[in-house]
Amino acid sequence: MTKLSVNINKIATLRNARGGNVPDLLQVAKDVEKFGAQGITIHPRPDERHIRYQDAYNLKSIVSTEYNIEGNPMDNFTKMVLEIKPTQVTLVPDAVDAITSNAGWDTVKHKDYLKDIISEFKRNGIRTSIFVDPTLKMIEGAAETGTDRIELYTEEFAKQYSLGNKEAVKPYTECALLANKLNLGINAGHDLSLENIKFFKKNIPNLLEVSIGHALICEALYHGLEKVISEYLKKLG
Ligand SMILES: CC(=O)[C@@H](O)[C@H](O)COP(=O)(O)O
Ligand SMILES: NCC(=O)COP(=O)(O)O
Repeated sequence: MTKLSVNINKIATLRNARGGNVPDLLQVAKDVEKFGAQGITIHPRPDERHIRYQDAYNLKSIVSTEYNIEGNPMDNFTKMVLEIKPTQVTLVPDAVDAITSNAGWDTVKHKDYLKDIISEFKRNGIRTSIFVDPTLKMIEGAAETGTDRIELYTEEFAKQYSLGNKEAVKPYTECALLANKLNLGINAGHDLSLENIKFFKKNIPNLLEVSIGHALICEALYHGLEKVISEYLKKLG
């Protein structure tokens, strides 16, 4: 079974646009779980433009499924994760000013750094995952860091799939086969959507979890729009 972890960054983006508490991030997290999702993902960024560090702490007592916190393990991020002790931390090598995640780790170049930080999280009972591009060398390197899982960075697959290029899943399948051999658990994320998720899952042996945010929230808006507009029209009629 592949678990669905819903990334709620976009809910925080919307809330922050007006400065109040609408939509209520904690209530959304509860509802996402009530509707069947098996996890909540957040990816706080240094400028706190969507998820704030305080949200990460507040969610700790709210999330009753799997709590996944993603980010670059800079000092304040690491301190926060060690205090919260979520189910899983996903390490992403973001630049401070990145608009969104745009690359996986170079697990060869940063092996010693990753080894140290991963062992600290694991000593604290936190499952670890590292964000990687779909290349065999990076999967081999990941296995040497001691991480429990990898998260396959799926932006390129999603882009190519939307252009009709289904072959683009091949490197992901090959990496998944290698990860299975090396006893690495497999997560995946970035730009996965209702359009591409079924095909992706079918081609990834033992896909444990996907984290989906941007597309899922956009799809929820589109699917809800007709209903909400008709309710307004009834009240105005
Ligand atoms: C690692 C990853 O692909 C997602 O966490 C993504 O980076 C979400 O972050 P934003 O919501 O800031 O785009
Ligand atoms: N780890 C990926 C994630 O949390 C969501 O990415 P996206 O669906 O917002 O692109």
